[in-house]
Formats: sequence, C-alpha cells, structure tokens
Amino acid sequence: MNPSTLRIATRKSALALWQAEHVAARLRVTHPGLAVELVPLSTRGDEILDQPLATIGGKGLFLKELEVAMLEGRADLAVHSLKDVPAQLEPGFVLPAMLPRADAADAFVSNHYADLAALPHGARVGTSSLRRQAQLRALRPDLVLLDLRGNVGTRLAKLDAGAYDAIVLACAGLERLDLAARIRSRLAAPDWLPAPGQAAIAIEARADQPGVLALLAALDDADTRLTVSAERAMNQALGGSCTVPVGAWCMLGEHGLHLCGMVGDAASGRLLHAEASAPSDQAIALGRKVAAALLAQGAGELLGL
Ligand SMILES: NCc1[nH]cc(CCC(=O)O)c1CC(=O)O
Repeated sequence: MNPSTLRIATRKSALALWQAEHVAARLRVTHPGLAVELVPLSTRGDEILDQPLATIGGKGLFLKELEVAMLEGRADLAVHSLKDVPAQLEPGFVLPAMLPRADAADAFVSNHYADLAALPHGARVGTSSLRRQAQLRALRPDLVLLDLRGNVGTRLAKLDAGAYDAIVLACAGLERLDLAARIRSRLAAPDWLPAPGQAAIAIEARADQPGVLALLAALDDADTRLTVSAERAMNQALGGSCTVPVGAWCMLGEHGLHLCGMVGDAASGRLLHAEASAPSDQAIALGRKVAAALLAQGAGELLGL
C-alpha cells in the first residue's frame, strides 16, 4: 500500500530547511494528493560548533539523529546535502533520489577583495574544511588560515564582523539562501575542486519501505546520480574519511564521464591530481581508477593509509 503522507526529517539550519522545503514542493507537484510534512531535528553536528568536524566524528554526525527518526517511525525520509553524506551509508538505508545538481563550485566571499589573487600578503581566510585549506595553501602559501564553522549565516556574520579578510563557502548554499550577491568570484574546476557530491541534494530512506521508495524515485535525476557516483566511488576507494582533504569533480558529456580527483595536505599545501574518462555506464569503475592513480602518486601517505 502506498503511504498517503510523507514526513521529511531535516536539520534546522536555514539551508537544510530550504532543501527540505524544496523536496516537499517537488513531491507535492509530482504526487498530487500526497501530504508532505517537515520534521525538523537537531543533530550533534549542529550543536558542537567550537571544534572542526574532523575531530568530533565527521559527517555522519549530521545524519545520525535523522536516521534514528526514520528507524523509530517518526519520519519516512531525510533530506541531505550529498556532500555531508558519508561514502558508506549506515546498513538498511539507501539514497532513492538525487536532485539535479546546482553550481558545484566554491565561492570566494569577501567585503574588500575581488578574488584570491587580490588578497594582500598574510591575509586571514576562514574555513574549517581541510580540502579548502589544502587548495588555499597550494595557491597562496602566505595566507593565514583560520577555523570557521557554523551554518552559512553564522559564517557570513563572522566575516562581516571583521574576523576574516575572506571566507570560502559553497556557491550552491549561497544561491539557495538568496545570497548569491555575496559571491565575489568562483573557485571552480579544474583549478579548484569541490567536495565529492557538492551541490547535489540527496534523499535518504529505509531500504525496507518499498512504497516510500517508489514515491521518492520519481525525483531522481539520472545524470546527477551518474556523476556523483563516480565522485563518491573515488572518495570511498580513498578511505571515505572526511578528515582528509579530497576533492572530486565529474562531468557528463557526449563522450561519457570525465572525473578529476585531488588529494591534498592542509599543512603543506601539497596537492596530488589525477583524471580519467569512461563510458557513462562505468561510473564506479571510473571513480576507482582515479583513486588508484592518486594512490600510485603517493596519496596513501597523505591519507594516512
Ligand atoms: N558543510 C556544510 C554544507 N553542506 C552543504 C553545503 C552547501 C550546499 C551543497 O553543497 O549542496 C554546505 C555549506 C558550505 O559548504 O558552504
């Protein structure tokens, strides 16, 4: 029997609520007559803001409370930023839909400087992402990199208060929150790589709920699933940890998939790059191939493998 109501578990940040509302609206349009409700929840990842994510347990912290709500029958699905979803899902859960991807680039945000090159020697840049730190270090070894956590609004407020000369955020998050005017320049592939899955919204649900899965599958975007599958397969083959700087960007063109991958070291700014192409039915193999090329260059040492 198909459910008549779907309850969406979501975090309470403005970005998470926007994404959950977006999915709710898409579900209502796709399935007229279906009732869709939001179940906003607080997660440990949102509550512990004074430490880098890497040291408090990683990305899974943003999912756990939402998964518990699904297991206890308080919600039918959860909406996530795919880049916050670990390469390996908890057993019993699947991602039945990935929505069309937005701009996957990062954004250079500053009140005084137009881009990275315009920053004066020794400028202070805020980001707690090891991937962003490693790429900043590689391009500009002179910068002072400072931790910066919290939701998008909090990070912008800290920039505006003068704690940083610039910060780096995802373009997708700023666009969704109507803050695209804050983007001074884009940090984009192939010179700068986003996180695996960045700018894609993923829907998570219990594998044992076929009625729910059938309703959600209607929102799946096949091209997004292909490209992010290659990125996530690469990440998983490199250990899948978020405590290491890994970047990935996969494009789908007429001739199939092309994946660029990066592993870096935040302290030294050393970056390793690899890329490869494959037919579009070989996304997972492509991800593993680029991971193998990175490991052959010595990525294992940077990753602590
Ligand atoms: N780390 C938090 C997070 N998770 C997803 C996004 C942006 C939206 C997306 O990538 O889909 C952000 C904010 C940011 O990195 O600036």
